Amino acid sequence: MVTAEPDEALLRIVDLGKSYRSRERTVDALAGIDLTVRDGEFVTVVGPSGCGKTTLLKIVAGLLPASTGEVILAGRRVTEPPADLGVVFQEYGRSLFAWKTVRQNVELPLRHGRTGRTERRELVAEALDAVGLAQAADAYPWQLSGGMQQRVAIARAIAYRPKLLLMDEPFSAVDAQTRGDLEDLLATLWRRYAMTVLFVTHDIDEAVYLGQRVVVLGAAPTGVVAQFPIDLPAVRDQLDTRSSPRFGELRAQVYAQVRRTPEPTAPALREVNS
Ligand SMILES: Nc1ncnc2c1ncn2[C@@H]1O[C@H](COP(=O)(O)OP(=O)(O)OP(=O)(O)O)[C@@H](O)[C@H]1O
Repeated sequence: MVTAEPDEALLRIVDLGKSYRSRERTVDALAGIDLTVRDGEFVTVVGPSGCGKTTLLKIVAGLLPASTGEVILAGRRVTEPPADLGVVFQEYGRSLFAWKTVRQNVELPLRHGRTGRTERRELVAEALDAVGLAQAADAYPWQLSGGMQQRVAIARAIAYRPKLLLMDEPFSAVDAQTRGDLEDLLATLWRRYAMTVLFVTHDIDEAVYLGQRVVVLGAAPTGVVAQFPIDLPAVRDQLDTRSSPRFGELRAQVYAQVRRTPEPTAPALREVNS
């Protein structure tokens, strides 16, 4: 079971670097990333396309080895996918099994653990209920809308009751209305389950709306170039929060910082032997 360190830093990313090496070339994706996330914190990460956001999450999830530096989760170095970690990626269509029902999809990760059958059923039912899909438990993913499929993916990730939830642009493929609903659902689940969330997005408004802190990454090879504490009310509302003057100010500050950050260009690529 994951528990936080005494200093309440659940996640520590220390001087993290990643280079993808092939015979022809080396791509430097991350360099010198330092980031600490407190237990229970909701941190959003923005940065230009191709700056290494997905790479960062994959390393934190233990799916990809770092080239340099380390990731410490609850005091333990991450070298493989840790227990008690939930992950939701953008491509929900690909992350769900078409031939399994919604209930079976949500149950799948639990089957690999030591959870007994009755407890598994309860956790699955509660997770589906939490995302408003109790009625769809026996449907197949292809019978559901994109937004509902993404709610299945969220249910699967939270059924574990993970201490840390990693999300990689999870709402970028759904329409604006559904996106707003999913953002609010996530905020509610975060509070209810006291999770820690690390949420990557292209969307500055979404980062400010959801985050307690917005982290801005630079061009590849990426480091953290700025961090913005978000002092909006704890419980937010799509209409009131987004139309508040403070939201506008914070959004403008983050936007200005991202604009100052150049798009990733050739220096991240190195020809081998050059
Ligand atoms: N398997 C791989 N092999 C080689 N290079 C890779 C690999 N995966 C990613 N890269 C490169 O690493 C850099 C960072 O990619 P990554 O997908 O992490 O960025 P990103 O910020 O998530 O991008 P986007 O915002 O467009 O999704 C890019 O230059 C990308 O081309």
